[in-house]
Amino acid sequence: MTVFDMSGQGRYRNLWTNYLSGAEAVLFVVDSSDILRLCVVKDELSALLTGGELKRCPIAIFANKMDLPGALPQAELARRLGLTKMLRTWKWSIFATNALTGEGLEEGAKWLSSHLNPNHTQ
Ligand SMILES: Nc1nc2c(ncn2[C@@H]2O[C@H](COP(=O)(O)OP(=O)(O)OP(=O)(O)O)[C@@H](O)[C@H]2O)c(=O)[nH]1
Repeated sequence: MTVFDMSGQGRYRNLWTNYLSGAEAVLFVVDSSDILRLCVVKDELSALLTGGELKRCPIAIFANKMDLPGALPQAELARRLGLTKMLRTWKWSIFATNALTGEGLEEGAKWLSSHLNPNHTQ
């Protein structure tokens, strides 16, 4: 598996499109404690899905920083981002994660790898 870690910083987001056409899966990491920026997250995810470069592939949303006070529970994060509607034609799932302790990461990674298209050849 080849993984590209794309920066979420605004000035680098335009680089995402260079990697989308060959992508077999997306792991989209959200800071679930940063409620003020959720509208930016929603817009960016929507643009990623509707830009035309990404083909249908599994999408795992990591509701990260679950350990921080005020972090939204994953169901609430999904609701605020409108994921059910936005991702209705995609295979997707959401996982509460803590990248510092590793909690939730394996579950999310396993889900993603088990939903990869088995017919893909590089
Ligand atoms: N408390 C907490 N802090 C986290 C967690 N995940 C990452 N961090 C911290 O958040 C900060 C940013 O982490 P990065 O891994 O640099 O974030 P990033 O999104 O990859 O950054 P860019 O690549 O610049 O977009 C660091 O200080 C991490 O230690 C988490 O689950 N909980």
